[in-house]
Amino acid sequence: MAGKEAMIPLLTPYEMGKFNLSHRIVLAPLTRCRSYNNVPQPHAVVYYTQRATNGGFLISEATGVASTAQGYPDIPGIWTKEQVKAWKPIVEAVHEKGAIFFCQICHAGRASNYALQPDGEAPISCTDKGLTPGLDGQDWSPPRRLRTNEIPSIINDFRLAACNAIEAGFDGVEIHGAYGYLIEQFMKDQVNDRTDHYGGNLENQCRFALEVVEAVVNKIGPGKVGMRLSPYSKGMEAGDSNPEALGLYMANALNKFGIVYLHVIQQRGKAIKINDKYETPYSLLPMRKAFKGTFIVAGGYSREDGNMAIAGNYADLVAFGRLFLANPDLPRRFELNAPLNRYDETTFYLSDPVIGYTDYPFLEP
Ligand SMILES: Cc1cc2nc3c(=O)[nH]c(=O)nc-3n(C[C@H](O)[C@H](O)[C@H](O)COP(=O)(O)O)c2cc1C
Repeated sequence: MAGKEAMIPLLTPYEMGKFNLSHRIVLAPLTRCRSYNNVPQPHAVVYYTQRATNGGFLISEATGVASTAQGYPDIPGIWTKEQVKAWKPIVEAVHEKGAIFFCQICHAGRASNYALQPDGEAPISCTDKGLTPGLDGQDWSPPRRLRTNEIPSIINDFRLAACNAIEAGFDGVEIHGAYGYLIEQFMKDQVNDRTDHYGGNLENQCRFALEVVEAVVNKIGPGKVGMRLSPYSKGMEAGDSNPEALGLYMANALNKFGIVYLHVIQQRGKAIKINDKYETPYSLLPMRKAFKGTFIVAGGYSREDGNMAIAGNYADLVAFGRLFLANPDLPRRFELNAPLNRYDETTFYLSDPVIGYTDYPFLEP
């Protein structure tokens, strides 16, 4: 990395809990749909080690916590021994390069269909309202509303998945509470229509998310747990009438568990510096100020606004999705201010083991 005087803010070191990071450029979780039959494949070693740097922080693609968790085909899982065994060499290879690796644990909830569910059953959710058929070009099936007494077993799925992730060698887990998947289905009032103590008001809507966090923290310890949220996202028909209040409530509530980081998706555009202040139509500043641990932002960031976010203390770390996907050597390119490969959306989520994720060129040495 560059000498101190030339160091851009994104390339400065940072201590995230007990992890010494050498820079602030995080690999965002990126689904690849190439873990056939939900088992991580050896070619994942190539993808993750391409993006691993000494002291860098990587978050895995969304990984299913149970056989009911899949929303896309060939998403990796972490609920069977076979999956844990398959993850081990991938995690080991990332560690050999000196990077820190968290597993993003996920349940898709209603963002699924019969074909992806065990025995072709209905996907589960907080509601029985389905996604609009054909939304995002997918074939969604109407969900089945979880009974109150079934909820502890889903929380247990997250707990076991976290335990398995640690057994596979991951440094921690990121609980996926974003983008309209199960946890967010509970949190958002556009989706949650429950009348038990998991719905009806903000506190009740956030109960499931916080019970998952509590269960995972109790199992593997707060220093190994992060959470991803997207209060402003309206994707998967999961909007909320008061995202500011939701985000702030969660940031404050998460402090009670002492989790190591909160990772929040910036909706539509990034923080822009105006008169020495960071402003955005959907500012994350109140959440950033409320949360006591490491704060990660993501969503549309470039080198320039990532640097501004760090320099202005808007965030501690910045996660890059599409840019890191298309530029396996993103930290080096940022260091040199080198041109970037353009990502090719037509190759996202393809089942091929190589095309679209591990075939982007590196800079010449
Ligand atoms: C191909 C692709 C797959 C994604 N998969 C996931 C995922 O598994 N989990 C998740 O939380 N977000 C996922 N995202 C969202 C990214 O992590 C990120 O938040 C989003 O792309 C915005 O950041 P960017 O502008 O830097 O790409 C995905 C995005 C893309 C483009």
